[in-house]
Amino acid sequence: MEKVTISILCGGKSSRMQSEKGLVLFQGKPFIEHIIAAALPISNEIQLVTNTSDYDYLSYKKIKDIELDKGPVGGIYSALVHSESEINLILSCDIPLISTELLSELIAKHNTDFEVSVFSEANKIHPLIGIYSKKIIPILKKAIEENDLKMMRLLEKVNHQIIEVAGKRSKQFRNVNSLTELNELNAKY
Ligand SMILES: Nc1nc2c(ncn2[C@@H]2O[C@H](COP(=O)(O)OP(=O)(O)OP(=O)(O)O)[C@@H](O)[C@H]2O)c(=O)[nH]1
Ligand SMILES: [Mg+2]
Repeated sequence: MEKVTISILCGGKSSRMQSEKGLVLFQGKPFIEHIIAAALPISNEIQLVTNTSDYDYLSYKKIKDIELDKGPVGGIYSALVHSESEINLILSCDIPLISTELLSELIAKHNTDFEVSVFSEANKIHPLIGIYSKKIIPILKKAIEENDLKMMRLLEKVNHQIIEVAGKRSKQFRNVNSLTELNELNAKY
């Protein structure tokens, strides 16, 4: 299989969580470590896109945003510029239920006719569990220059496929933004 670089976006403001989102605990373990555990069987080429030293305790490569405060679009831009792989798995840092199985399925279903492949469930698109080609770097750069930073707008501009997942596996897409949501998650699992 072609080499895949996995980039985990850890660069937001965590304003709803009010503490570094990738480091809050699920089942006693930081979110970021759950995501790394799911990602590692796919590729050990892992880079964390972060602008702080909070993740320095992890031995994986860290890269910074090239343009600060540009949201996930800025994070993906930096991830792709720093990647040596054509195929890139981009993940947010707030999806602790994600599994290797689902990520492998995304990679298996990605087809190089597309520049981006993302999951959806019940017609809700999850752009931060996706495969992104290095080919879209100029589109990201332009979006940043124009401050056109919505992920859904980015998808409109690239040749993408949406892979629908149904049934109980879709719980893996659950993203946790606030302390209330975190407490709900820890109470449930
Ligand atoms: N590298 C990078 N990642 C980002 C940036 N903004 C958001 N992200 C990441 O994108 C993912 C989804 O973003 P949000 O859920 O909005 O996270 P957030 O912005 O930290 O949290 P809120 O302040 O509550 O919106 C998370 O993994 C964030 O870490 C950014 O400017 N740079
Ligand atoms: Mg945000």
